[in-house]
Amino acid sequence: MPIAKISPSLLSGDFGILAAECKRMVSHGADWLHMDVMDGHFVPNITIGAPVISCLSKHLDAFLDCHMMVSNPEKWVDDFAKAGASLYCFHIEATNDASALIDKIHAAGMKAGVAVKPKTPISTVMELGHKMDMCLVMTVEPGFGGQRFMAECMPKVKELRAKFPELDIEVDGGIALENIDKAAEAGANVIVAGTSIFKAEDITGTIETFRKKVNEEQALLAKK
Ligand SMILES: O=C(CO)[C@@H](O)[C@H](O)COP(=O)(O)O
Repeated sequence: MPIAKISPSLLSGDFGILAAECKRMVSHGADWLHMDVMDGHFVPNITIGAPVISCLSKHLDAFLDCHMMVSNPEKWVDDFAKAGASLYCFHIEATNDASALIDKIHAAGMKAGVAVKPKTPISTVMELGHKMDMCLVMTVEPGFGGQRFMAECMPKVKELRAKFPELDIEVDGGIALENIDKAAEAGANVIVAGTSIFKAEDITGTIETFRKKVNEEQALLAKK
């Protein structure tokens, strides 16, 4: 049964003190740290690249969950592996050979994730289910934090969970206390949240609520 992993999105943190923000999230109970890598081409925004991951990883002992919102994701695998990335999650829409790319990521020593945008059918990743370490089902159009959670993406999570009971399934975009039930009930176990964690009055409590809901639902799913 896959357990809950809560991965705060650093996109909502203060980039001027990024290492301190990462440590703050770990101190509040974060399991992973979600790093949003945007190239201004695959998505209409630019954030960070391997040099920043490299500097951060020298100051941290944390699992770096790198969401590669980039065109040509093949190009950055070795740089991110050297920089200390733990998981390299590329978009299925950005590659012609996802299977070869997963092999390349594994050979470089990282876990491999495959992300799907809201309008991309889940059928595009089904045949990779036994090969990828994680599937990221986006619940907003990638590019910016602070958008509305798209509940209409939950049938994709359900379909994936039904077929792959042990797979890490991550959801990302607009996740908050008001909608964690929907994501957890659908079968997601890796929860990315930026705004709802960074703006919470009680960050530890918010992370714990996400974790509890996911683990309860995973226990129910395991009994079915
Ligand atoms: O990948 C993305 C946006 O492209 C996300 O990681 C968001 O940054 C999550 O932020 P919130 O929607 O939780 O504010």
